[in-house]
Parts: sequence; C-alpha cells; structure tokens
Amino acid sequence: MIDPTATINDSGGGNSHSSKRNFNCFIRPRILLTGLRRSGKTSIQRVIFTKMSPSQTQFLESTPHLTLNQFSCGSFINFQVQELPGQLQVFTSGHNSGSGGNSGLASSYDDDTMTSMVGGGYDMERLLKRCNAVVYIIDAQDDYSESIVRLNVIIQIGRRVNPRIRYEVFIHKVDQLSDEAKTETQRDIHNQVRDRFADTVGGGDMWSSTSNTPNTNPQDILINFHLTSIYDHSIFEAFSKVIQKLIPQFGHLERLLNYLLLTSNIDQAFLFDVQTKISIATDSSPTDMQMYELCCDMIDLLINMSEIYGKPNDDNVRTINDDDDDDDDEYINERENLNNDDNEQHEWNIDTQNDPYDENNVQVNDLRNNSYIHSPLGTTPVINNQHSSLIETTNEPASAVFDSMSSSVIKLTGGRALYLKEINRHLALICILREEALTKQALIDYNVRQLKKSIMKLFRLNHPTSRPPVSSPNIV
Ligand SMILES: Nc1nc2c(ncn2[C@@H]2O[C@H](COP(=O)(O)OP(=O)(O)OP(=O)(O)O)[C@@H](O)[C@H]2O)c(=O)[nH]1
Repeated sequence: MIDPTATINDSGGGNSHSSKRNFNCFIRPRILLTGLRRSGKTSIQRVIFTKMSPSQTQFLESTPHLTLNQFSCGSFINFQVQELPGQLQVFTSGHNSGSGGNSGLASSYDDDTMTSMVGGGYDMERLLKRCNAVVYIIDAQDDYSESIVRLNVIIQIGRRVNPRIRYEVFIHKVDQLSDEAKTETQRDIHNQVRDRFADTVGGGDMWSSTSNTPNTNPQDILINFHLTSIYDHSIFEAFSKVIQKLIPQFGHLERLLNYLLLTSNIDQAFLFDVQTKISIATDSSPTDMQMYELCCDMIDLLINMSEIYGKPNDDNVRTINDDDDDDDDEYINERENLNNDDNEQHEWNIDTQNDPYDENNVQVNDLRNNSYIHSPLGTTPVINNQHSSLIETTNEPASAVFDSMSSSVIKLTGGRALYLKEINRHLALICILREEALTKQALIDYNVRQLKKSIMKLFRLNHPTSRPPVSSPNIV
C-alpha cells in the first residue's frame, strides 16, 4: 500500500523551542500585498475575505497606512497579508517618474535609496525579509509603466535581502479587456518586467517566470503572472495559487488527491475553504477554469439550500464513523480539534501582540476587537473603525449548516457530475467526474472518508499538540 503521507515525519516532530518557532513560521506565511494607489489591493481582500460585492468596492477609501490582516482557511491554514499603501510616493519629485518612465530609473539608484523611496516611512528591507511572497497588483486599465518600475525596485531589494521570495504579479482589472487584449497585455507586462530586470542586473540569466519549473538556481527570481478581476472567479483562482504555494502540506494534499482520482475514477478534485472559496489544494492535473467556477457556485448553492431546508448542527462534538471498525484510532474527535484551535488562537494573539512590526506602525487587526456581521456564511467580519481592517477568524464554523452531513451530487449536461463532501467545518472536497463513475458511489464515499481521515491526521501531525502517528489511508 502506498502511503502518501509517509514522508511528513521529515518536517514534523521536534518539541524544541526552535522547531516550534519554525513550525509557526511555516503555518503563518506572510504575504506582502502591494501595488500603486487605486490598483485594487483593498478590493481584492474585501471581495475574497469579507464577501463584499465587487460593485461596493467603488466606495472604498484609500488605505493610509500599512495594515496587517490575519486569515485562516479550513481552521488549519493561517496566513497574514500585509497591505503596503499605494499612495506612498515611489519616486520623489526631482526624480523623473513620469507615467511613461521607461528610462531605467531604478538602475541608477543605489539600494539604500531604493529602500527609502519604495517603502516611504516603512522599512522595505525588513518587510521583504520577513515575507514569503509578494503579491504585486498592476492596474491593467491604467498606464502600467510606473508600476513596473516600482515592481522592479522591489524585486531588486528582495533579491538582496530575501532571494527566496515568490513574486505573484496580478495583472488586475482585466474585466474590461477582450481575450485578445488580455493576452497582449500579459505578454507586454511580462516582457517589460523581464527587460527592466535584465537592464538592472546586466542580464536576464536569473529570470525564472514559471512556477512549475524547479528552481535550481537559488538566485533565480520566482515570478508568476495572473490575469485577475474581482468581477469573476479569476481573483479567487489566482489567490488560491498563491496560498497553495505557501502551504507546506500542499505536496501531501496533492498526492492524496491524486491517489483519490486514481482509485475512484474521478477527473479532478479540489479542496475548498468553504467561506472564502480559496482552493487550498488540487490534484496535479491542470485546472479547468470553468469547472473551478462551477465548484464555487456549488458551494454557494449547497450553503443557501441548507440554510433554507437544513437544520443547524449545534453539537460540535462528533466523531467520524468509519465503516471499518478494525481501526479504532481512526476516530477523530472534533472537540479535540476545537480545543487545539483554541490553543492556536491563544498563541496566535500573543504572537501578534509581540510582533515587531508594531514598531513600524503596522495596523495589526485584533480578532477580539472586531465585530461580526452575519453574512450568508455567518462568519464574515466587519470593519468597526477606520483603522481596523478585515480579519478572518479561526474558530467560527463556515456555516451553522455546514457539517458532517453536508454532501451533494449535481449532474451536469454533457455527462459530467460534481460531487461535494464535507471534510471539516471549513473544508469541502469537490470532485469532477463522469456520470458513469457515480454507479460506484459507495466506493467513492468510502475512499473520500479515508481521505478525510488522512487530511485530518496530516494537519494534526503538523500541529504542536499532535500525537498520533499518521497511517496509510485505506483507499481501495
Ligand atoms: N473594473 C475593475 N475595478 C476594480 C477591480 N478591483 C478594484 N477595482 C476598483 O478600483 C478602485 C480602487 O480600489 P482599491 O481597492 O481602493 O485600491 P487600493 O489599491 O486599495 O487603493 P489605495 O488604498 O489607495 O492604495 C475601486 O474603485 C475599485 O472598485 C477590478 O477587478 N475591476
């Protein structure tokens, strides 16, 4: 029996203080979200994490200072997004930054000058040193030359202080562009960024613009380009890819999903955070954007239907009953997970308060000071003052009606079907399969139950309080 989770012992374990700190670093990757003013940074966060409708973002005010927002997906995956305000002047007067600025400005400045210019009142080096990925927003509807200059400056600083950073460039607001224009804009931006980088370093040898190529040279710049808009699912898909690359368990999750596909005659599988519709893992086949959108719609449909016809599950203590009684330790007590979440929450807040970024006037958003509105999903936080921003909560369930009974099968035209099953209070597995495969739905149900147990174990193993060793999923 292949054990897709066998290698996780390599990264788990270790009770020492330092390994615990490393663990914390791993589970809370930090994303620096930046771009020029009005490029759409705040809108992206609001639409994904607070369910703000895209049209409402028109009324958002400019973000005046650095903000730090903390999120969690599926109660396991925590990350932080630092939004670096766009209104900071990248180039001060005296330096010609005009919108057509293609004149190699960045290369003429030394690194220190760059730091103060790009970061304004903030220590840019420090920000870059401590982040795992930079999400850079370029407004595709605007003249993007100045934005590319600024991106290049950030890449130059990042190269020096933290060469492992991933750069995820969102070519944003493409909703107004035709398909042809989108492709053309992406090519143009890609070429401009590469050329500017090459001009600055005196050659493009360190340029690695595809995420799928293994990074053999540690000096390579890891940069990916995504076409995005808040008016469709592209922003969710792009953000999902950013998150997936930062989740240490992603490789294991991918292998588990590949294994499920192989054994259950399924075409594609996604693991979705129900609340944000971020896909935290997929199998290794290329993502079909249309199917991805259908999966997102399926989540909405399930939650909406359940809220009308379902019964809220007020008992959080439950076990996952396995048909195989021969494996007692496979039972998972949700209460234990909840307690673990509580511990994590506590630790999280302490870490937040001690965060040295406070020194840099970062607006750290406090979970407990936020009030919550009841969105259709019931857990959406709301901003309660000018200086607070959005925040996701770890312990709130995605919905009172999303529980172990949540499952759905939808038959599509064209002989395909969607299969949804709850993994935990926050996560749903959605599979795309041929209708014929449903003739063996009992087998799929069984394999999905095994997968569910493996996923729970995978995350518990990576949790500091984890105890049980992981065992092979008994997928048949
Ligand atoms: N058409 C379109 N407009 C968008 C999109 N995303 C954001 N916008 C609009 O862009 C404008 C600026 O959005 P913000 O989110 O405030 O931009 P920001 O980068 O946070 O701005 P600063 O805080 O000033 O740096 C708003 O009017 C949004 O409605 C998009 O995908 N498409």
